[in-house]
Amino acid sequence: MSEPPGASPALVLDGLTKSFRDTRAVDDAHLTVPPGSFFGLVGPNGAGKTTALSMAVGLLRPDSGHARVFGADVWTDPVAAKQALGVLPDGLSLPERLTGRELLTYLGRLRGLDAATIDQRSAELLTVLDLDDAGRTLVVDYSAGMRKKIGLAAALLHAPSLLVLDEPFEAVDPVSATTIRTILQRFAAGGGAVVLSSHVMTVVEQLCDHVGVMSAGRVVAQGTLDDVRGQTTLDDAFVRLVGARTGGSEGLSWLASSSD
Ligand SMILES: Nc1ncnc2c1ncn2[C@@H]1O[C@H](COP(=O)(O)OP(=O)(O)OP(=O)(O)O)[C@@H](O)[C@H]1O
Repeated sequence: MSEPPGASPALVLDGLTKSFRDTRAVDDAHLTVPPGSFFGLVGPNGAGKTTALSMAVGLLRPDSGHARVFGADVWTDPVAAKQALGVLPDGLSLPERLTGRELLTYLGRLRGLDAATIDQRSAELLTVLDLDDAGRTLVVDYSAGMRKKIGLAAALLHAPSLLVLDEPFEAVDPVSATTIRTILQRFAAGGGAVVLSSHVMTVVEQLCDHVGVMSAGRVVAQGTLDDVRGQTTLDDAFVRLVGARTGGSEGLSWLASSSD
């Protein structure tokens, strides 16, 4: 790992706020991810998860508030923060005219890794993620799931201490999802902290030991999985915390097939 976690939390969001024109996407968000934890961030569509995670990793500047990675402020001490960080952002944009292997080599060089380390880690990551053939294919020709997997390989290459993954299982087939889970569990077992966002409560319940729930830009609950879900399932706790919306399906009578 690039930085010993020490006693500082892996990630702290301290009053993060971000507006897009009239939309307050993230509103005074406070969140603490303990070192060594596997943290699931959940919330309904538009709750502000992607915006919060983008600010947490230095991809989007907040209007106010701070984000700290193992005590290093992401905006005022970016080198220290980013050395410890591996990031799989939403809608990852990649250099399209490189092969998967070239991409990892390029990113490894940017991270200051030596050639032998890059070669060895790239080969292992491509094999484990079942991307051996894709390693010789241009990224422009990748499927959505392959892009997710090469993005994860890129996030892991420099052996970070904190992984921040936005929807890592989206568009990924079940076999690859199992592989990704195994990799993340191995990473966490080795002392790394993981923060991932997901809409799939069963995934979060199976993988995560800590959970944060966002609703309308705010963090409305956080803590251990057991604290947040109480005696219920995470699904039930989620609906209770963010408010059940029935959607008024009565209004869709025209969807009922009619034979007249
Ligand atoms: N670049 C942007 N410009 C304008 N509005 C934005 C932008 N990015 C996000 N928003 C708005 O901010 C709010 C939060 O969006 P965000 O993508 O962070 O939510 P989310 O919880 O990640 O949603 P989902 O689960 O659907 O991915 C939404 O109302 C969204 O429309």
